[in-house]
Amino acid sequence: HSNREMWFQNFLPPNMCPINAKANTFYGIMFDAGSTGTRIHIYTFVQKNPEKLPELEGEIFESVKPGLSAYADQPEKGAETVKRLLDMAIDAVPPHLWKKTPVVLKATAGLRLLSEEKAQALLLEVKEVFEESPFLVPEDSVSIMDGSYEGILAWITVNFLTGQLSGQNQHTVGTLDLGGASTQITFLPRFEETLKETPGDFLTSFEMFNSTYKLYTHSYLGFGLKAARLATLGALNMEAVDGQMFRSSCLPKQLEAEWHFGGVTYRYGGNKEGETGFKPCYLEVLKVVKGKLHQPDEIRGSSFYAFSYYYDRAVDTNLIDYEQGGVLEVKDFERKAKEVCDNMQRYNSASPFLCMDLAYITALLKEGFGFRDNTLLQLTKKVNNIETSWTLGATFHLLQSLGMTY
Ligand SMILES: Nc1ccn([C@@H]2O[C@H](COP(=O)(O)OP(=O)(O)O)[C@@H](O)[C@H]2O)c(=O)n1
Ligand SMILES: [Ca+2]
Repeated sequence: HSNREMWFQNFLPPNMCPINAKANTFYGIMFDAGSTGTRIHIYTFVQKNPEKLPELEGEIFESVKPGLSAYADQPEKGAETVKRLLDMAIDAVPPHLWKKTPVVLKATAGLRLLSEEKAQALLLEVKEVFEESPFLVPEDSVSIMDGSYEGILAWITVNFLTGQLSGQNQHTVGTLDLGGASTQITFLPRFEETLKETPGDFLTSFEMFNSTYKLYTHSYLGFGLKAARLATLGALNMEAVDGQMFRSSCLPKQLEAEWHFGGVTYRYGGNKEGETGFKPCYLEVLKVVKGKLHQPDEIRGSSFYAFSYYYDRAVDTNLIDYEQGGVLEVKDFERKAKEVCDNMQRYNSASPFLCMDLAYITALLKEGFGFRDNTLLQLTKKVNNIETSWTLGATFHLLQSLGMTY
């Protein structure tokens, strides 16, 4: 902000000058190109006091399905979905601020799983949409985000929104994000032991709000909920799946259906003759996670914030309220998994994958990360009406790098 504005503010208290208050508003646009959908986050900030950090005032959020990776062979059509979301920003941001409002898109696991060629073609088309818009297009405005940033930025968002990154006495909380194609775990280690026992590539130093945080973070590609379904069915990373039938004891016995993911069509069904139910299903999903993830001792007893598919499946099975969220223990997911898997006909109207999803979440938490049965999970979708997504952390980082603030 220029000296002129500061001079102006020093003379006129902002609450007596609404025009001035408006002049201190600015925006940031962040796209989340996830494996199952594309979302726009338009954040509004207000610089109330030139001496202090600007305040986050609100967020406009919209999403579309499917995600960009579903347009692997039609990159222009994929970019069209981004354009439609960007048109919302044209309405939301006052015209005189368009040129000063940065727009960025970061893609996650869906694009990481595509071939380099197809992913780049999609990103190029999106970049063109941005260039044709009236907004500020920074360098590297369209990219595939590194998995470690995905975890760190979500951690920043949650701890910022819960007030843990300001003032003394910071009690940060760890975060668990379960996407469609990848899953992230992030926390601030408290014990020297954890730092010693952790592989180097799980630790990242990150600077934000004038503090440096040495975080434990990892993104497991292929361990998102939908990728895990394919892994359980034995269909993940298969070169050709043409017409092949994939069966699982986690699915209703008589089921036979098709499923589209990442531009591929899969045929799947239940164990017509064989077993179904929690026991055989849990053994199936266990194979997907067992021995594949790093288990830091420190997390066993500490509570975590959990969102995305942890939240959605907890809502689907009435473990929490959609609006309120809630606190669960790891064993609540296991109890629900047993209930659903052993009564699949009763849950027929819900997704046929409900049993598999709950069994996988249980196995991921217990056998994957090594959480205890009574580890507490704070299920949260929004804090103060702002989405708990990595996009807010990414926007802070963006504004900081543009010298706009933070
Ligand atoms: N702003 C958002 C974005 C995604 N999600 C959830 O994230 C999950 C899908 O993950 P995703 O499409 O981002 O997949 P990844 O690319 O992260 O693997 C679903 O449970 C969505 O409801 C959310 O809760 N809020
Ligand atoms: Ca995601």
